[in-house]
Amino acid sequence: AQPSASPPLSAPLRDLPWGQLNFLHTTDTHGWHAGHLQEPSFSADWGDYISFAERLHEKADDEGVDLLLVDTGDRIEGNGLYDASDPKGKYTLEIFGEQDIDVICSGNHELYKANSSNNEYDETVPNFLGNYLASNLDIFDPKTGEQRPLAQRYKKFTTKNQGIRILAFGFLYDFTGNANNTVVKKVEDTIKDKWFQQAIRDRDVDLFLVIGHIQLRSQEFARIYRAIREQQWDVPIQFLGGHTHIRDYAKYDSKAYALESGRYMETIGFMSITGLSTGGKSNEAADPDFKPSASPSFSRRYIDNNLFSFYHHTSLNESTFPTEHGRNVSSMISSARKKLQLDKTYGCAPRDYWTNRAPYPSKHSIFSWLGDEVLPGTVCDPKRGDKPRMVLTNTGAIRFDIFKGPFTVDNSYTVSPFTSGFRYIKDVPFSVAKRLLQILNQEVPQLWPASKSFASKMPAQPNQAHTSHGLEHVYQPSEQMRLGKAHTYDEKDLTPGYTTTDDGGSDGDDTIHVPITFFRVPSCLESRIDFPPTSASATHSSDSVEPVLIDLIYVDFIQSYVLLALKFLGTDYQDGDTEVYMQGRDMTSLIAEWVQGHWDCE
Ligand SMILES: Nc1ccn([C@@H]2O[C@H](COP(=O)(O)O)[C@@H](O)[C@H]2O)c(=O)n1
Ligand SMILES: [Zn+2]
Ligand SMILES: [Zn+2]
Repeated sequence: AQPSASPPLSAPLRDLPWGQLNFLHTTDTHGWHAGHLQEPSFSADWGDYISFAERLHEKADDEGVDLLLVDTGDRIEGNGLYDASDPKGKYTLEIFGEQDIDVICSGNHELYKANSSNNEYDETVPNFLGNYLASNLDIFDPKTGEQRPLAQRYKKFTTKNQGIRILAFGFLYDFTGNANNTVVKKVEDTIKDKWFQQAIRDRDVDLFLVIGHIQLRSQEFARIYRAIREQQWDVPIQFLGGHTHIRDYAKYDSKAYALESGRYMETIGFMSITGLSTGGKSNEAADPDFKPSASPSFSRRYIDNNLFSFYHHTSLNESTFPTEHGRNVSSMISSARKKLQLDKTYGCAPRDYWTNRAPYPSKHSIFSWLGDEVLPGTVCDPKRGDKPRMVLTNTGAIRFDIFKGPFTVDNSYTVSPFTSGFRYIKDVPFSVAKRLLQILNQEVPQLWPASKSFASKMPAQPNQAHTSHGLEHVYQPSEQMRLGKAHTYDEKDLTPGYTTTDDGGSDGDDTIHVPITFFRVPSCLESRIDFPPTSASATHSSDSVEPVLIDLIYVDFIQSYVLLALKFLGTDYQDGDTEVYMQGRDMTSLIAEWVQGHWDCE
């Protein structure tokens, strides 16, 4: 990280619970490899993570234990570092590839577009050859057109120091939104495949490692778990998952545990196991009394991604911590950011706007801002003029918060990276259109933003007032940190942050924080624009009369759901009734345009 993003916090930390076998886990990094420039808690970049992994490897080797790195996908889409380049990923593929990852798989985001799955096939898989696993994922080779596994289905290897024999798989959940150049085989079908059934019958295994872009409390992981347990009732299993963007740890049985490590480079997951058999390098030979424990112990830690945590866990400091490799990767990141002009400012936000830290609707809700200000101010296709119109968007299209202050090119992508355009159906009876939102919001989980699952883990507090969580405290490096002074633990000095409760209890986070309040948001929102006013003085859509017909506009990502809901309401609109609205525009560009026109920096 650049000096300005140096460790900001002096918070009490829980140590890493080292074991015989240890993991560092990343997931859903979504292009945030520069770290969070506006949040010191998460300000370490991918170069710092490389230094961290190298330092922990040194430590592991000194102790004679093993350390493995895992990434479970969704590495792309969500940050200017990936999305602002042409082609997308021009810099991040190489930056990401600098980390030495032992087991890696694909997420759904790598597959939405043919271009990005081809990047996986042509660059990321060869870069991590032997370590990239695609247990249920095929691709049509872009050169030959032949259907092939994206990468090998599984791998078996023996750890360097302890000689633990590991059989690893790499799955993706039953994703259906992929472009037509890839094939995702359902997990329930894949586990019936001969290769899988043979693999799980291998008796010379000390640990099954199942990584997946899959949430921990899912049917998919449950099926894989049961399939393995049907053959091997006793062999320890470690699951490492992702996709729901949360910190989570689940116990499947006394020898099978699962970890999920958050999102957006906020969290580096640490997992350890002790008491495994070591058939690959027999400890029994070295120590005739050695016995694997009847019940190995599993332990987890969620590391806040900042240098303060990294220094603590390596017992190093600003001068001794960085490795040359890590420093070089940090330089690659800052040079890419400069070339992409990610710090260019479109305007200055007058306050914070939250996805889940404020109720919707409210003054601080990013969704209220979008529906009440941005969409009415930008959604107008000259070919339809000022016809009354209704815009529908999924809230999942908005991925991150806006902080008070400069709003940059980078922020336009962190808020909404997707290139989904807008489509519309002309002249839809308003009597039908006005009922759509309620139907869409009832139960369409595919539309949920990942953060919805995140919020759903929190106690539901739909009516709770927006709690003050001392954000200035998070954003401003404390005086003590800038001066590098030691800090004594005192509850009133705790900063707001993740306070995770999982199957292991509530001691998983490395940094002890005061909790943040999260709120549920609906799946979709609507914005009504240019409705006929009731009187000349009316300025709000709530002061309008109902039009008979409207243009129904929506982000194309939700078209199938909108058509389904229209069918449910007794109409018969088909794909052919829809047309492009505002050719070439997407949410990213609308937001950038609106900010430029409305948010001055004094
Ligand atoms: N073009 C797109 C693609 C995705 N979304 C939203 O993202 C969600 C999936 O993201 P994960 O990181 O959780 O895999 C999806 O459910 C949509 O909410 C989108 O809006 N537009
Ligand atoms: Zn994700
Ligand atoms: Zn995902």
